[in-house]
Amino acid sequence: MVPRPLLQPLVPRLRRLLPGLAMSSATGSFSLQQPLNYRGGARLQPADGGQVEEVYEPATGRVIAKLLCSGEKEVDLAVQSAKAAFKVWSQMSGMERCRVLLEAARIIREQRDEIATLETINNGKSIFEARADIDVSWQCLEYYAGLAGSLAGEHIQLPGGSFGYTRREPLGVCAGIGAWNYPFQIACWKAAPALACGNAMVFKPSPFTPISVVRLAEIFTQAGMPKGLFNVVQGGVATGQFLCHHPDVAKISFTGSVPTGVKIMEMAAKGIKPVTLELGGKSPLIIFSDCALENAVNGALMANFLTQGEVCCNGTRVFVERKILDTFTKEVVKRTQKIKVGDPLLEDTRMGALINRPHLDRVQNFIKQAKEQGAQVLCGGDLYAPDDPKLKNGFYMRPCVLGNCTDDMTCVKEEIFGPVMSILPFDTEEEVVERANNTKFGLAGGVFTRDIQKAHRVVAALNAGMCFINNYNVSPVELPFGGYKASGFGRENGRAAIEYYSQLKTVCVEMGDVESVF
Ligand SMILES: NC(=O)c1ccc[n+]([C@@H]2O[C@H](COP(=O)([O-])OP(=O)(O)OC[C@H]3O[C@@H](n4cnc5c(N)ncnc54)[C@H](O)[C@@H]3O)[C@@H](O)[C@H]2O)c1
Ligand SMILES: C[N+](C)(C)CCCC=O
Repeated sequence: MVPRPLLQPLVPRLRRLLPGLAMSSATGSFSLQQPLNYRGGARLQPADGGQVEEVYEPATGRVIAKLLCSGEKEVDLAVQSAKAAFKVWSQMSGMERCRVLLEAARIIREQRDEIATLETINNGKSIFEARADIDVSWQCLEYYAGLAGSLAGEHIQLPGGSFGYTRREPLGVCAGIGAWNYPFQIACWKAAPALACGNAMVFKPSPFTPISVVRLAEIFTQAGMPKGLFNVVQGGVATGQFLCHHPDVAKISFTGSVPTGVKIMEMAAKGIKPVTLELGGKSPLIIFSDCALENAVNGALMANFLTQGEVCCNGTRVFVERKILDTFTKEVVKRTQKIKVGDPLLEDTRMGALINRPHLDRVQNFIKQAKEQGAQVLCGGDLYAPDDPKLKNGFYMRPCVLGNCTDDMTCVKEEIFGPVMSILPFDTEEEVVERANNTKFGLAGGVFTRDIQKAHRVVAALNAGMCFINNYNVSPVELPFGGYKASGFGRENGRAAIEYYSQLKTVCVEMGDVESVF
């Protein structure tokens, strides 16, 4: 048994952070009674709604909190609270906003292990990965803090000494709606650029993972943001709809599935609201025979098995040049079988539990269907029961590699959102590019080759928003991230995101007399 040096010392610190939580040890003992709504700078119970959802610890299958869904009144109060704070925040200079964002980043860095522990308990991903997610989160705040002071328009000279200038202005109250796979990170990817630009935000996390984002809200207040600048409403479809339809919401930034993305866009259309849609994917990863094999194998594992495979940009269609198919497949299977599945709070675990029982069943069904359609399970794919009895009701499965796949199989066409890699042989560059693009999605893509010209030629030909050469699923916050086609539009991260959280005002200044045509 691996020791848990970090966990026991964390308990008192978690108690300090979340005074209402009852926590006597780590996995299997966390529970939360505190309110999960955050409005006007404080946790509180929603003013209306009150439908109750159970929140699970995926590692054990235990209920760890009861979620009270926010009704229309609570959503309105959160939006009004954000609107009031917007008046103050939007008038501050970029440098003033920068300092507050930097302070928030500092607090997150200081509390990294505690926040990562909360994320692991509620999401099921390994603590090793959760820490990396929290690092990406504070880096995102630092990055946009750095940009806040330099957000500016242009000066444009016109005839006769007249001129024009542009002002980059905030939009107002932005709604953020998140998925459950990266709860804290998704909230930071939305909040950091939005707040840097001078907006306020009302955020609704997934009802499966409502916990860590409330911690983010508390940190923002502690860092010096005006009370109400970042509010959290909780719930599922109905709460999300109240938020999207609210007339004082100026923009919707959504991360989730394609079907929900369609509904979000319909609601936004009714209010003529701009949207950012970060949706699903079925991305190709192309392995040429001239690759550095060990890197390519590492890349394929990174592309498929982070966060139990519940990653939007995963490269789940692994195209392998036929010449190295056997060698590559053998190595990938060997390495996949070595992935340690189990208690996500243990230091050496690399794959934890899937988000919930219905999702685990859904992934299992994809594997069953793949077998029926002729795919061969080369390893994993079965349910896994860790030895530790407290984990017996957790949502575990072994990571799966499917061979003998063809492009028409469901496992190759649909987003599984679980630890399932499909291997597909190919013969020529032209063929693989065409097959790689033959999908409704366009979130990401990757290529492994030592031929630099080929690498750039292939990524230029891929219809995908985020491409990787000789790596996969790294996420520097400086790089824009987002999809083509059904994977959505708008960008998160990088300078590009500023475009999606601000609007441009043009001012035309006459220095002479008005020459009227009348
Ligand atoms: N592109 C990205 O950056 C990215 C990142 C993470 C996840 N995803 C995608 O998210 C999906 C998995 O997440 P999920 O299961 O939480 O997705 P989902 O679409 O079921 O839910 C996403 C969010 O939308 C809310 N919601 C659901 N119906 C709504 C409605 N009618 N109106 C307003 N809000 C509504 C949910 O409560 C949740 O907060 C996958 O398809 C994955 O690829 C994309
Ligand atoms: C951090 N990753 C691995 C790039 C994932 C981004 C968010 C997608 O689900």
